[in-house]
Amino acid sequence: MKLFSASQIREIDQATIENEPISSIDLVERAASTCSDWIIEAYDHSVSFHVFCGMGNNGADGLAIARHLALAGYSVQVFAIAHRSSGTSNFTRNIERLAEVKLDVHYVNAKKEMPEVDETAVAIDAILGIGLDKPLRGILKDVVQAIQEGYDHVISIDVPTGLPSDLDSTIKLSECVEATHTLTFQFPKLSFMVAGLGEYTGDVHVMDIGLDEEKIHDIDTPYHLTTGYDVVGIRQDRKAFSHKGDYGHALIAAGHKGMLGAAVLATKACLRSGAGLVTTHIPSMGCDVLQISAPEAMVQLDHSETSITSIPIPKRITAVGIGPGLGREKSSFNALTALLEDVQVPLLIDADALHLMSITDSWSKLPANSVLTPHAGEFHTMTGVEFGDSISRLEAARRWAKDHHCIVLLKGAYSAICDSSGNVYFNGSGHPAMAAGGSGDVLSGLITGLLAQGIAPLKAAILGAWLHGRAGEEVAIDRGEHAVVASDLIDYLS
Ligand SMILES: NC(=O)C1=CN([C@@H]2O[C@H](COP(=O)(O)OP(=O)(O)OC[C@H]3O[C@@H](n4cnc5c(N)ncnc54)[C@H](OP(=O)(O)O)[C@@H]3O)[C@@H](O)[C@H]2O)[C@H](O)CC1
Ligand SMILES: [K+]
Repeated sequence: MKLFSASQIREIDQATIENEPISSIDLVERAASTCSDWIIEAYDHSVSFHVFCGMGNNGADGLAIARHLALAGYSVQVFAIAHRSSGTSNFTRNIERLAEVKLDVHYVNAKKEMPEVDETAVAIDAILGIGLDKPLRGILKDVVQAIQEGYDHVISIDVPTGLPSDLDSTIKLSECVEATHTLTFQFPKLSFMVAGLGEYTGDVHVMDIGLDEEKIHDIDTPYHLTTGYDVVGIRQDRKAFSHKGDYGHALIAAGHKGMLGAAVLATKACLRSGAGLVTTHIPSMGCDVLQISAPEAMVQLDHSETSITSIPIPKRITAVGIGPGLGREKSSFNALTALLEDVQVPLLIDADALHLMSITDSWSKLPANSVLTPHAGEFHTMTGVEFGDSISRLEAARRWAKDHHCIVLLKGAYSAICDSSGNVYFNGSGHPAMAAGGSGDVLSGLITGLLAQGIAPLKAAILGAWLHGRAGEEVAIDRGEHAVVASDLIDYLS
């Protein structure tokens, strides 16, 4: 799914109006209908709706939704916030249409004019949408504060009021509605994808309002959200007459004394990826641990008992993953730099290997199209920058991927996969239950296994992140969100 900026959405809007054609007021009506249908489906008549409307088209949506809900027999009160001298024509027309359902509009000019709130009241936030272009102040700020203080349940239309739509750190967040649900038109907004901003949306529900498909196709954007449709076909179905040699041979280099579990997790995840064969290079002390934990894998023992000091790459290897539990010994760094010289197959670098590369600034040795899988802390070490917010961190990851001609999978919610052309693929699967030690080891083993099967690095990262997140969603349902451990993810990989 493509993701667009507010100005691009306006372009698509305009194309829809011209090409369908449909009048702007009817597009508002169509957008509002998708929301009222959703609300009617989700709430019974014991609820009373307090609809807060700005004076733009977001407000026009709110007025039309209020009308639809009144027609459906709900208790509705409408509050218009006078934040500008006049409303858009769609706003004004929808004010007039309230007469059809005998709804009055209460104009709110001061916080004290906000309504009394009882426990049946649900707020519908149709104050500002993609038109927000500055931090809230004055009456808008007061009203949003009052909504925050007064309502336990808020439905935001298109965008929570106060939240910028774009990845634009110049609009500093001041006051912002914290929605329970956000009913957003056609696409999630870019700001929904990053920590520090995405938290305000609550559950996001994408409302298809039939925008111009051709224009959506024609407008270029570097931002994408991976859905299940996007990963279909990345991994080919297995042929009847095939054998394990057809599915590659991954080498995992991982583990040191006290951190052998990371090697086990990465190995087992790699096996679950569908790779034909997996060999794990570990310190010799780990031999029994690995053979017992992952009998399907072969083991290549290091000369050292406790850490990795040299990593021979057997000829039959088709991809290498290095890093989980590697440790930060000088000897492991020497093994890593020697591997960078030798490796001729796709490479994934994770965890301590990222750290070692960073502290010795060995990035000039990075093979093109390598896949790096840092979390925010590791990315800080890679760049030496303490990022103040997720937007600047993401922009830095995009630059890093371009400058080093590699794939950077910046882990988080949502994980962002940056390619060397500046594109960003936000991963649409996942669950907070996955925030547990070892989850990253599973991801790096999984992606290494996909690389070993000949899947191109970008696609392997996208598919790996998707499968990893889907496993997390499924296991959270079965085990509950507090009891998930990284090993569970492996059992749920599909
Ligand atoms: N394709 C679609 O997604 C459709 C979306 N629709 C809805 O339309 C809104 C966008 O409507 P728009 O009128 O462009 O903008 P808003 O309603 O979000 O904002 C209204 C105006 O408010 C002013 N503004 C912006 N920021 C502030 C602020 N911090 N304080 C005060 N006022 C502010 C600004 O006007 P100014 O001239 O005052 O700058 C905004 O223009 C979209 O979100 C959807 O809800 C349509 O329903 C159909 C298709
Ligand atoms: K809104």
